[in-house]
Amino acid sequence: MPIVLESCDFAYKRRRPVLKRFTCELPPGRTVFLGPNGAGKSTVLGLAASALLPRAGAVTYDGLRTSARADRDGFRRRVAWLPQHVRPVPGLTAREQVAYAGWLKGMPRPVAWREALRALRLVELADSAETRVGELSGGQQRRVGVAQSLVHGAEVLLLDEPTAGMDPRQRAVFHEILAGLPSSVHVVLSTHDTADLDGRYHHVLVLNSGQLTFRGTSEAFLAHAEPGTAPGRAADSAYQRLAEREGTAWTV
Ligand SMILES: Nc1ncnc2c1ncn2[C@@H]1O[C@H](COP(=O)(O)OP(=O)(O)OP(=O)(O)O)[C@@H](O)[C@H]1O
Repeated sequence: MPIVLESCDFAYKRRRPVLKRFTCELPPGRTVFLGPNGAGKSTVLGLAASALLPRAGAVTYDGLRTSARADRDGFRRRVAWLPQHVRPVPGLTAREQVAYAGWLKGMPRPVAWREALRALRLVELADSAETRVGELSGGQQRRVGVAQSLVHGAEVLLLDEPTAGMDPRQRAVFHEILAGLPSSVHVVLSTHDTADLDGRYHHVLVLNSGQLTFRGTSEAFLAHAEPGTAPGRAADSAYQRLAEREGTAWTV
């Protein structure tokens, strides 16, 4: 089931609005959320994660509404968010940091401790469970962040530019790990790099200046490439054309 943002208005403090009457579904399955710097991807994911609240409109998941205080804990247990920067908790090992995240979500300590190791196995970091997070590489720290999101059994993972700064090999490893997650875990991954788009992602959303300019399957996305573009360049070409397109006022 999708996370639905319906007619959302959002602005940071007294700044001009980033989103105006923004409507969008984050579909189940695996989704790449593309958009240039400043397009509003982090803002949309923050709203979808209940980390930000809309000034008007609603964000819902399975009947839970982020603006309803009573719904918020339940929402956050089911929808996990990996912000752009994963902060190592000083002195904590990977297992301790992941267990701590589980405990904060209400898991009893022994359960969080056990589930932390399971989550670290899922992201192929069990061997580094006893290493301090601050001593891990940037890519490994992001995997700790994914484990934190997975520890309490979330259904949806919202990953904000998790591959930023990764070299192609690290990026490939990261995508392999996501591909290996149970299919019951839905993933939305934001990026401004089409290198993140491969056959494992079912859906593509493109955002530009706070407006969705495309929403559809990966095949439909690639069909927007300039005719005659070499297959290896098709995603870039489609993205360039779609990112420049005027936003739509779709209601989805
Ligand atoms: N905390 C903040 N305070 C004020 N303005 C902000 C804040 N965060 C983002 N913005 C502004 O909101 C707009 C959308 O930013 P957002 O971070 O959502 O875009 P993005 O697509 O995620 O960009 P990037 O790819 O660079 O992370 C930008 O104009 C940005 O300057």
